[in-house]
Amino acid sequence: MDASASHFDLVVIGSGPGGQKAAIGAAKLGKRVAVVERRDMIGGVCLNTGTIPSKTLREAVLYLTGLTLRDVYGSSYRLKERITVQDLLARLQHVIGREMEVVRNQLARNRVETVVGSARFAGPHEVDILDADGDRVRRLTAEKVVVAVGTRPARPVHIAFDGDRVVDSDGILDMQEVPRTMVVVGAGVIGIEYASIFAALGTRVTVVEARDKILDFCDAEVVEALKFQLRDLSVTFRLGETVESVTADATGTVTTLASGKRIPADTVMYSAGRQGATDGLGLEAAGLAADARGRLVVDKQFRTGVEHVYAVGDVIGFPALAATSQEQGRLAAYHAFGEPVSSVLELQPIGIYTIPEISYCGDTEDELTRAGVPYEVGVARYRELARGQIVGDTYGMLKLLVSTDTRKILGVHVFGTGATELIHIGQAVMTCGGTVDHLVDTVFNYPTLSEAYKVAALDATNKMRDVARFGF
Ligand SMILES: Cc1cc2nc3c(=O)[nH]c(=O)nc-3n(C[C@H](O)[C@H](O)[C@H](O)COP(=O)(O)OP(=O)(O)OC[C@H]3O[C@@H](n4cnc5c(N)ncnc54)[C@H](O)[C@@H]3O)c2cc1C
Ligand SMILES: NC(=O)c1ccc[n+]([C@@H]2O[C@H](COP(=O)([O-])OP(=O)(O)OC[C@H]3O[C@@H](n4cnc5c(N)ncnc54)[C@H](O)[C@@H]3O)[C@@H](O)[C@H]2O)c1
Repeated sequence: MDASASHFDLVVIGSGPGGQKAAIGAAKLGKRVAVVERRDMIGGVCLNTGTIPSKTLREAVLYLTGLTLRDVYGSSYRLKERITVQDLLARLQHVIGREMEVVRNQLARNRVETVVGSARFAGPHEVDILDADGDRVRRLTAEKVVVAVGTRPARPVHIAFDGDRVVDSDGILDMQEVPRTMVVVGAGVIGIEYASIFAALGTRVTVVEARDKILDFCDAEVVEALKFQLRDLSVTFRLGETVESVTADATGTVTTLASGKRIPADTVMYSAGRQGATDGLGLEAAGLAADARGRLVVDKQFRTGVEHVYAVGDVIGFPALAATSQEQGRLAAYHAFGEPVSSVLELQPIGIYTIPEISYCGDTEDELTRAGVPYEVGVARYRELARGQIVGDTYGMLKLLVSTDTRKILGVHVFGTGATELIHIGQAVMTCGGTVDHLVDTVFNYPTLSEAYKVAALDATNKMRDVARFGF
């Protein structure tokens, strides 16, 4: 092959959200770009085993179980009596297939070359492409490189994963039938989202978590409300507990905890953290090294210790979200090719697709209290909104945290239907430095859930007025 055909301005390793946006960002600047990805993994972890499958599964479960409409039609309401794995997977395959086409098409129409294989550094500017047997099939050279290789589930060595009864969050997507009982080990976002999905399906779920709290970065009141809802769906929480061993045979599993408790279940799913996918990447050939969790350290411009090599997405750690990975990819590409950038990455929303869902932006009450920042709380309950009654969501709520000094919005926390969409209103107001008065004075469509912003803003300002009466 002509050597110039394999020379690129930018080589991106990995086609997840970070890699895609880095590649397209550079292509829009007129650069010659290649994305290296393994066969059948176009779209990354995000599309194949992570965000998209889990969110599609959630949607399929909500639809087929009719769970969210039981407040309206009664507790026995179901769209389908016996939900099979095939019912669920059909929707998954449909969405993944369509999305994969979108990704392929976007890359192709921006003239980004998709190179199939595994990438391995052969030097700071050289990247070898290996086939499935590990044989080198091509060498690419590049002015700049973006590493967007993501992560894979961490697997404790003392647990025998069998891909059937003892699985991680990749393996759960290959389930043969809906388990009647399930142990979820690790109550991070992945664990709690899957616990919700299976609990909604009618699986009796036990969550085992080493820490005393779940989702401790979220608003404590919201987490309490979530736990209440999950317990209502028969979820048992074993917090402050660790797994000693898992025994499995053809009929089921028994999980033994360090405390001596034994939990029988059809399936055990591990979601106890993830590991950067940097082994096998030949980092040393580029002059790079990963930390113990396989992650790379970058500066504010997403540059690694080697100036022309950038890293974005989950491989650089927190916050490890699809949206932030995309933005990091775009920013890295712009920086690499001298395009001016400005971004508001500091104020990113967090969306957790539990059932019900959670979303927030800005500070929590605990953070503000620890920092000694005075604030007032304004709350709107969905059951007080006409739209809340119409959609049958009587537990949802929106909470505003308002600075009593500046009247600016310091945090927004939403729990319930549409939380991950609603949050963007608060995020936009916060990004523009808006005050609670802006929300009080805004007219919202009626009947909507967005109206919760006005109700919560009025609640906060009423309380603030009560204090102001005393001359404070
Ligand atoms: C179960 C689950 C649910 C999630 N839900 C959400 C959610 O609801 N919202 C959200 O924002 N985030 C969610 N995430 C996180 C989100 O998926 C990640 O933040 C996002 O995928 C990270 O993107 P990335 O660019 O780092 O690449 P990834 O999507 O991690 O993809 C990396 C790609 O690099 C490829 N690769 C690795 N090594 C090589 C190599 N040597 N050569 C070639 N290619 C290579 C891999 O094959 C892979 O396709 C979830 C994750 C999981 C696991
Ligand atoms: N909606 C979303 O935005 C979303 C959804 C899913 C995943 N993600 C991202 O994926 C990343 C990975 O999520 P995760 O949930 O796998 O990891 P995590 O590291 O957040 O959570 C792992 C949890 O497992 C616990 N744990 C570890 N070992 C244990 C053991 N032996 N016994 C009991 N508990 C144990 C840990 O204390 C921790 O709480 C997160 O950073 C998250 O940002 C995001």
